Amino acid sequence: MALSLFSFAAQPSQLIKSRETKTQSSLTPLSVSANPNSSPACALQCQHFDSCSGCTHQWNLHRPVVLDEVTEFFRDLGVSDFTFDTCRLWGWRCRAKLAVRGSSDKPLVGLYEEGTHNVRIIPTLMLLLNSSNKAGLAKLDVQPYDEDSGTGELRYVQMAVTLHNTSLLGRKDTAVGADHFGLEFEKREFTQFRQVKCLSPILMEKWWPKQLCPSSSLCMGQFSDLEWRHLLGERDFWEHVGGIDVALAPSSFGQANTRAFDSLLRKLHTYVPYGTSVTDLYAGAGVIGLSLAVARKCRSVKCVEINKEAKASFEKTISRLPESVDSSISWHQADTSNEPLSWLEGSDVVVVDPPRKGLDPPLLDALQTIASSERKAQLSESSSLKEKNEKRPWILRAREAAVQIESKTTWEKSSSLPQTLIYISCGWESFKEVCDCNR
Ligand SMILES: C[S@@+](CC[C@H](N)C(=O)[O-])C[C@H]1O[C@@H](n2cnc3c(N)ncnc32)[C@H](O)[C@@H]1O
Repeated sequence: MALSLFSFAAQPSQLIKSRETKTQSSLTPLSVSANPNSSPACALQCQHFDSCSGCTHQWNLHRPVVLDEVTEFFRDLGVSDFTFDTCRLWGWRCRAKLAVRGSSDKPLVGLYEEGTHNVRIIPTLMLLLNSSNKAGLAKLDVQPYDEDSGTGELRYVQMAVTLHNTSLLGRKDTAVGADHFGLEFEKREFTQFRQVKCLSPILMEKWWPKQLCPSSSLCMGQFSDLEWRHLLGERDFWEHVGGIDVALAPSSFGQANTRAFDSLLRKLHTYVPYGTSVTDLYAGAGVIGLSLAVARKCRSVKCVEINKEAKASFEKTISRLPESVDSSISWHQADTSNEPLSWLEGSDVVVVDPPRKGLDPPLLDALQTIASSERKAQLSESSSLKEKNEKRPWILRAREAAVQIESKTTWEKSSSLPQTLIYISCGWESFKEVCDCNR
């Protein structure tokens, strides 16, 4: 994840901050070579590195090779205070989606080999998911999916673990013992995560006795009808990031590096003025927008996400927001590339968190248009006309599927356009392209 912040009044050369928090780069593959000078503290030291396709580099995790390019890029843009933060170098993954192949008595669970659909098994996971284990897949009596014949049911399992036990039952106990449990948890996690890059909740429960570990865990399976169903662990699965409890369903997007995401959210808060209106595009279950609603007492927060499955998690999350929140909050199932200006109108700040491929071209166009100040008056005029007589079917559909919570205070409707863009990027190449086309 990289966080960048633009002011619409500014050219990209005045981009003020950028930050890289991802240690496992999603960018050009990093060359992996044995480096005898690399400090062991910055090396992965994973016994599965050679056979597993999950990690791309194992040395100098504190300084990925792409960092030099990134530093130079921002220097050329005139960014003088670029910072780089790795958070935890390994042992950060809290969520993993693994392919399931093979047969029910001999399932293969693991990651695809690069560029193929051959499953590269992760031995430690196999031990726990195979038929000899009581919690194994065989006990669940499901047939792994076979791509060639199109038979079988179970395509993927998704395993997730929370770093906070936020289930309402027993929550008080966790809070009372938080320091003690927290320390114990960190220590144990450090040792165990080094040995397996991808973790399983079953591993968690087996290795970390419940009384020492305040986390809860979940395993869901994706079946041939593409529905996610609960297999093992806690059904009601929560995390605590950016100052709020968030519900996490496997069918909607969830950040894999919980600590880095929390750190990013806390940084992001500082760029959003109190009481502003925020549009959160590519919002998933709305975690960014909702954490801003609480931390920055936003007047309004509008979340836009294409995946309808994220709605349930959004609704659960708002059920746990503090009662003091006085913000008009909404979640819309919509494609941001359809008339993106309609989502931007009335906001002071827009947050975008697109997939790796970057911003959809119509949204990029809209953001560029907003940046050209002479068009602003024209745009607000046309928007107020449309608002009176809205007929566009995708907007009407998105309104129907929306979740809307009104604020207790009645605010005057604003037709302002955003002054600030916060771009969270997991795709360095696409982010660079956006900056380049604005130079
Ligand atoms: C990197 S995730 C970010 C999710 C969320 N901001 C979070 O941190 O949990 C990108 C999200 O964009 C959504 N998405 C992809 N294309 C979209 C589009 N054209 N319109 C709206 N949402 C889209 C995906 O479904 C996914 O939930």
